[in-house]
Amino acid sequence: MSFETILLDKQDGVGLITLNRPDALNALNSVLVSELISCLNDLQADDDIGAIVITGSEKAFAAGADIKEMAGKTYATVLEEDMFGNATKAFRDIRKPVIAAVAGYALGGGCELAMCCDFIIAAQNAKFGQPEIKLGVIPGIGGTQRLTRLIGKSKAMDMMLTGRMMDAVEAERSGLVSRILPTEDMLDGVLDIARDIAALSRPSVYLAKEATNRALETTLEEGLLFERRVFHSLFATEDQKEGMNAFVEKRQPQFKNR
Ligand SMILES: CC(C)=CC(=O)SCCNC(=O)CCNC(=O)[C@H](O)C(C)(C)COP(=O)(O)OP(=O)(O)OC[C@H]1O[C@@H](n2cnc3c(N)ncnc32)[C@H](O)[C@@H]1OP(=O)(O)O
Repeated sequence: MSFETILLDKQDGVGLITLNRPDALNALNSVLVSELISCLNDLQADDDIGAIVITGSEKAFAAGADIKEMAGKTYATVLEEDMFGNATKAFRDIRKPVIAAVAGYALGGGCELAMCCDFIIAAQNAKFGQPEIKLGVIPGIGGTQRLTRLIGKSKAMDMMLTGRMMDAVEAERSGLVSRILPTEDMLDGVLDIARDIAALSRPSVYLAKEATNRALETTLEEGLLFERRVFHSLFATEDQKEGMNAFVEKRQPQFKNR
């Protein structure tokens, strides 16, 4: 597959999606969004892939939705096309883990895209923000909901209402990103992490993701029951036997994803 705005690479069980609109700081136009969705669907369907990484350039993960493309649109057109509804649905359907590897600007839709991923690893030079308020709009790819859940209401309101940027250190302290890596080594570091995840037992990886996401969507009692039942169900897999026997026998497990 070849794309206009994205580079797709598959190696060692990892699908690497690189946003590639250097002249527009990877602004998310409709072509890029639709190519991104195609890549995600392709990687989900590919049995050789166990984890997905989304990245941009050293200057910008993505500087937001494409303002030039949006500027002339009317209420009727964005409602009719359900602008960004397709991206939200695509991420909801991805069962494989997706890691955002963020260097440079992750603003507006760029920050929202990173938050659609399962976790975010930031380069030291990363800058996050939701500046939509300065354009007379608000976030539209989940920013008000996901940022608030990740960093709490007070800081999320600060970001939404001022449109200011936060650096990588503040983002890690706030819980938006899981770790910070040196800018020049960030992508290699994330790919190492993704390769390790891709080598794990796929049923347990899928179910760990599902159970962790439940924590944001249900009551504690329901979530605990869901987790316990899923945990029990994994004892029906060959990989549970392999994983535990390998530990006892002091060797590396060979998972078969069943
Ligand atoms: C509404 C929803 C749902 C979501 C949104 O995301 S709205 C957009 C939110 N993002 C922003 O408001 C950020 C806009 N960009 C900037 O403020 C700056 O570009 C910057 C601070 C990220 C970087 O500034 P810098 O001076 O280093 O670079 P520029 O010369 O400004 O940019 C280079 C090149 O990229 C084009 N660009 C940047 N961001 C966007 C964007 N979001 N949409 C379209 N194009 C963008 C910029 O115009 C310039 O291209 P030209 O020189 O050809 O104009």
